[in-house]
Amino acid sequence: MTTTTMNPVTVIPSGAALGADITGVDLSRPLTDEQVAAIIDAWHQHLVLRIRGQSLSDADLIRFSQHFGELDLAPISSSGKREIPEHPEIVVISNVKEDGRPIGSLGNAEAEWHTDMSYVERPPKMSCLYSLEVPEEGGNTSFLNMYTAYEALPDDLKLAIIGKRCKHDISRNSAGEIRKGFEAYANEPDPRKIPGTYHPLVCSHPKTGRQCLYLGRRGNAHIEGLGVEESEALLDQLWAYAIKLEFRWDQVWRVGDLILWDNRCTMHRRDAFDDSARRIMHRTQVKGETRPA
Ligand SMILES: O=C(O)CCC(=O)C(=O)O
Ligand SMILES: [Fe+2]
Repeated sequence: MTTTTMNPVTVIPSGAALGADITGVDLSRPLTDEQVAAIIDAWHQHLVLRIRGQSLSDADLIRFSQHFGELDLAPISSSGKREIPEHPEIVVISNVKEDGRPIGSLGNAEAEWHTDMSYVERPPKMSCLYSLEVPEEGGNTSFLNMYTAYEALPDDLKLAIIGKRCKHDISRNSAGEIRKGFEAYANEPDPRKIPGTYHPLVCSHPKTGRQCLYLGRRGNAHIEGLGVEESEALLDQLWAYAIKLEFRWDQVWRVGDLILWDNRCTMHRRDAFDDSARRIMHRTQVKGETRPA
């Protein structure tokens, strides 16, 4: 792949199925309209962007994220509160505890493949994750290109899912923890009875027009209109295609990395890491639209 320079923003594709580095920008300062346009174009083309070596306050992170649209407020964490009351847009992802209480969510556990907040009617179109502290090992975040995952499906699988909707479970977060208020579903075996939101399994991207597979999350998913066994079998086949290495790019974090991803056409997961290490990330999310078939 070629490196393109759009003065003064440089886009360096990862060479994998998705992902590119952006260099030549300091996000603690206002960007020019040309820089913003170049970053948004690169984002549509590469789905996940990484901008390294940043030193950002929460206000800087919020200002940069707002170039992509209005921000969603952070979901209420498992503690039942927002972590940074003066910036309700910021989600803290961390294993660190202060006075015995977690300062953020997800702890040090693996986060399973998902897209953010797909359990709501209008999931965010973008998430932006900025690293303040990272462990020496582990805690890497991987991304999947769901356009290429869809395109690679055999025709019979494409036919089996066209026009169908799938439920995205709201009762658990991506680390598998039950969310506050959903404790009653902790042992419910029937995915049809667990609350969530139905979205089309094949969605078209509102900007690029390309079709992608929209799986969102595996836990308690259910394909509308199918029996549980039939739905599980079809989901297993779809997931087996989606998580192939050829559709994937891995981020190994450094302090000061900002990663932004298109939440409509990618999925991500995170490796576990040793809980004696500290990892602190601040995240914003940009309001999205209803997922169109
Ligand atoms: O901790 C990470 O690297 C990713 C966590 C996550 O799923 C997110 O921020 O949306
Ligand atoms: Fe996530």
